Amino acid sequence: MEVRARAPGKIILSGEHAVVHGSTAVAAAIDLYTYVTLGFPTPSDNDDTLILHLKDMDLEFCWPVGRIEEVLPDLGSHATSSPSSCSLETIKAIASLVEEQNIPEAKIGLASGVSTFLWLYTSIHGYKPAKAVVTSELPLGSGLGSSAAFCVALSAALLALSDSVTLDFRHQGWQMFEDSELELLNKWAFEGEKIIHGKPSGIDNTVSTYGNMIKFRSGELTRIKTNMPLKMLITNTKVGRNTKALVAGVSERTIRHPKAMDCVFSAVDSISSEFASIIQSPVTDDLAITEKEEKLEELMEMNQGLLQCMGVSHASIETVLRSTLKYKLSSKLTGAGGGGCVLTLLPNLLSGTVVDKVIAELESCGFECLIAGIGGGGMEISFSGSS
Ligand SMILES: Nc1ncnc2c1ncn2[C@@H]1O[C@H](COP(=O)(O)OP(=O)(O)OP(=O)(O)O)[C@@H](O)[C@H]1O
Ligand SMILES: C[C@@](O)(CCO)CC(=O)[O-]
Ligand SMILES: [Mg+2]
Repeated sequence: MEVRARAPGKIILSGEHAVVHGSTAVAAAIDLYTYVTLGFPTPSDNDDTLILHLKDMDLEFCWPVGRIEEVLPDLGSHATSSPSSCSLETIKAIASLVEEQNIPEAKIGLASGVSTFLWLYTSIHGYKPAKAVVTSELPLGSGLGSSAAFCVALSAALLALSDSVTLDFRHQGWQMFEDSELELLNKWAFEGEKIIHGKPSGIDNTVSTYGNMIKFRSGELTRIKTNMPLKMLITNTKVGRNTKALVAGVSERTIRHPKAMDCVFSAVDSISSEFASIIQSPVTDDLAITEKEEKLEELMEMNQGLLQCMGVSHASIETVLRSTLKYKLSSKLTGAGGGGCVLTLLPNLLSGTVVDKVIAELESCGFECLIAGIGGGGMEISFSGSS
């Protein structure tokens, strides 16, 4: 039997980075997914390897399970369903297993994802042979939560083939976990994110697990529902960056200027709370929607200004801001910044011609634009008979 899990990426509408320091943030799932297929070989396959195939990257990694046991003698012998953190010592041992695979230098950023795979797999299934195949519709390292979608889809596939969740194997098509299982999955995914991010707030794995739209503060999620149409243009500047380094940079700035940064985080907290209450409050007509959109645009501009204060904007992001402002449209970076993706609010009554013009201008700068569906479902799995 084989399981396929999919987990969505996300956009952060308000509050990235500040959320790591206890402020409120608002995020929504998008309809772009990471897929993980997992299967165990049958005894007649006589296979004793653990394989990770990153299909889009055309990379396959393979470890004899005996080698994993040799390097990680404790981790897999206590294979468990209760999530715990990966110690520094274990991270180092895993890094040596990853190094043996000689990842090409140009793709070395994948090393943390591969380490996360080895850790999650061995923690949950021990030294059992298996094959995992990963594909993703998300651009990696661009602010759309690829790391979280990877951790969520992977943890889901691992748990689905463990004893800790009860599922209907005969069910055709996608199915969801129960609430307590989602909670367990989210905890594992968070531990995985820690290996990739260093100090994640947990917002990305949480929105990928539960889907829809969430308000998130200090590890607590509130599911929210928008009462107005919300259309965002996503512009990928294609400037590569890494969330771990950007999050660490903000923490260092906070150590240098604690009082000032505290004010910045508290302003972001107010912006996110206001953003959430505007989208949740009922609307009666187009005029009311326009009024709300104007407020949201102002909040996005304020949030972007504060992200600049945190040091996570980038020349490419500023170019997107300037280009969209020419059309009186407001934008902010989304995710960790430093390049990556930018959100632009597309008002309800904005003409298609203007949207086309903005996109053409942004694409002439070498950026990539997309309009993703916002607020869709979270993680789902499906079973198929044989591998
Ligand atoms: N499909 C995947 N396969 C393997 N590794 C992945 C995959 N998706 C993400 N990763 C890992 O996550 C890293 C990117 O994570 P990072 O947090 O820096 O960016 P992001 O999650 O796309 O953006 P943000 O955190 O700002 O939303 C990759 O370099 C890789 O190590
Ligand atoms: C930058 C950050 O706030 C969001 C990344 O999508 C990091 C986090 O919350 O873990
Ligand atoms: Mg990430």
